[in-house]
Amino acid sequence: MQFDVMRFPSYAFDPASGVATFDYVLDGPESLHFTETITFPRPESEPEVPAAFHRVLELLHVVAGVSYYKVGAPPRVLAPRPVAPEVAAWFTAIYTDGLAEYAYRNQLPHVLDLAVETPGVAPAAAPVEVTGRPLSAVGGGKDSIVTLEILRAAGLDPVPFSVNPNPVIENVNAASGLPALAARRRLDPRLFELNKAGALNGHIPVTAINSLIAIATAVWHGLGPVVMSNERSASDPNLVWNGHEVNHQWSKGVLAEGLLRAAVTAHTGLTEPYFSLLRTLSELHIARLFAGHTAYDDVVTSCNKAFKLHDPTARWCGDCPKCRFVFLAMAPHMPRERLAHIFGHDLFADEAQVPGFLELLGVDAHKPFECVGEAEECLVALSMLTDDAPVLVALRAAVPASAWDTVSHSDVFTPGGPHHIPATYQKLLHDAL
Ligand SMILES: CC(=O)N[C@H]1[C@@H](OP(=O)(O)OP(=O)(O)OC[C@H]2O[C@@H](n3ccc(=O)[nH]c3=O)[C@H](O)[C@@H]2O)O[C@H](CO)[C@@H](O)[C@@H]1O[C@H](C)C(=O)N[C@@H](C)C(=O)N[C@@H](CCC(=O)O)C(=O)O
Ligand SMILES: Nc1ncnc2c1ncn2[C@@H]1O[C@H](COP(=O)(O)OP(=O)(O)OP(=O)(O)O)[C@@H](O)[C@H]1O
Repeated sequence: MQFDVMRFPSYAFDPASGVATFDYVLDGPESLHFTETITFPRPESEPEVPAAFHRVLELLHVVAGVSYYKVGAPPRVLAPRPVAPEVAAWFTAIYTDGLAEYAYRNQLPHVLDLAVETPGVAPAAAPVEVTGRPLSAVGGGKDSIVTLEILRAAGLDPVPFSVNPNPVIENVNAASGLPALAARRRLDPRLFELNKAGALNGHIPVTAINSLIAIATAVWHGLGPVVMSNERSASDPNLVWNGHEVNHQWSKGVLAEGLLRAAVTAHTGLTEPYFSLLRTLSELHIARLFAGHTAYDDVVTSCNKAFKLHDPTARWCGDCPKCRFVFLAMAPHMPRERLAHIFGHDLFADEAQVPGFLELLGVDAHKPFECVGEAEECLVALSMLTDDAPVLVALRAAVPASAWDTVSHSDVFTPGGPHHIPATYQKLLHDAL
């Protein structure tokens, strides 16, 4: 299928039902129309819909378009309305850096050189102060649990929030005992038909979409800021291709966070609407903090396979990069029996896991296209484990002597690096460490 351009004809919102619809067209010799539907939770008191809510939907309209853009990868994307320069720059980053893994896997270098076009420049919006209880995005894994518990311990009464919560997320929310909000997102079913028929497909920057849905929900409910749980290593690329960094987790990275914040503030006026509380921490550090909360052991799940199966009992598959990484990251901070209970398997007892662990340790190939931490974190975790489980023995033998040098200079337990955490929240984080 060949397309010249992507357009964004219209969007609509019905406050009575909370339903927003977003229309997309891929145009050229052929033409395809799509509609995405997002249902927002309605506030009990039914206040008037704030102007900033509509402004967030205007941003969401363009950003959620990546799911449909990837069907044809046209050379032009025409955004629907004039926007401030910060917004235009962010749209371009979403369609290029956010789709870099898709471009690399499908060998579409032109995607990385795209510039989203806008029909003019708009002035920045007047400031709107963000006050209220934090809305804390929950993905069912260890990271968002750590954030929720830091906010709760500080007496901020956080509101858990998820997009399309599956049984894992619902069980984590139940374990927290906090009443949660949820939004529903429905991709156009036509997309799946096209995928079955062999259309171009690939990874999209899903965190940017979930983040905007969270910000819109917070605005409508008089809540805010939106607090994410994206860690330091999310900013590291998997590889460099044609001079461009390819990062599976791009929209979780600190650069993407800064671009999103600048765009949202310019377009809506919302000040400090969004940040990641865990940005300065390594995954290994977050795993140590998680170990202090046993109430989630029967529900916490970071394995992405559990998010595909729609099976309420699905948790850790026990055989993917994410399972291996989280197992290794948690291992130094808790007894092996507790770890095996959380995962339902002892991965260190199964020698078939050795090649997968070596990949994580940077001994083989590039970082997997998955949400996993740095090779250095894995080496530090391995150096902290002293027992003779079969996998650990094999890994120690395979890691080159030079790699241990990295461990001795490692700062994985020292918070650091760029972040956007407001001063009041920095203090909470500091107190929690
Ligand atoms: C659960 C998962 O890992 N999904 C990835 C997988 O898709 P799959 O076909 O196995 O299952 P579904 O997620 O149900 O998707 C069905 C189709 O729909 C398309 N699609 C999905 C969501 C969306 O917003 N737009 C879409 O067009 C999708 O392409 C499928 O055809 O493989 C896909 C292709 O590589 C991935 O794109 C799917 O990833 C999901 C979007 C997803 O939610 N993944 C997160 C677990 C994830 O990878 N998170 C990253 C953050 C990445 C970021 O920059 O935000 C992380 O936590 O590091
Ligand atoms: N369905 C969702 N709805 C809303 N926010 C989500 C959803 N899934 C993930 N997130 C948020 O997106 C960010 C990245 O998700 P990620 O899966 O890395 O985190 P996690 O589930 O908390 O931890 P882990 O890394 O252990 O899986 C986190 O801030 C998480 O809270």
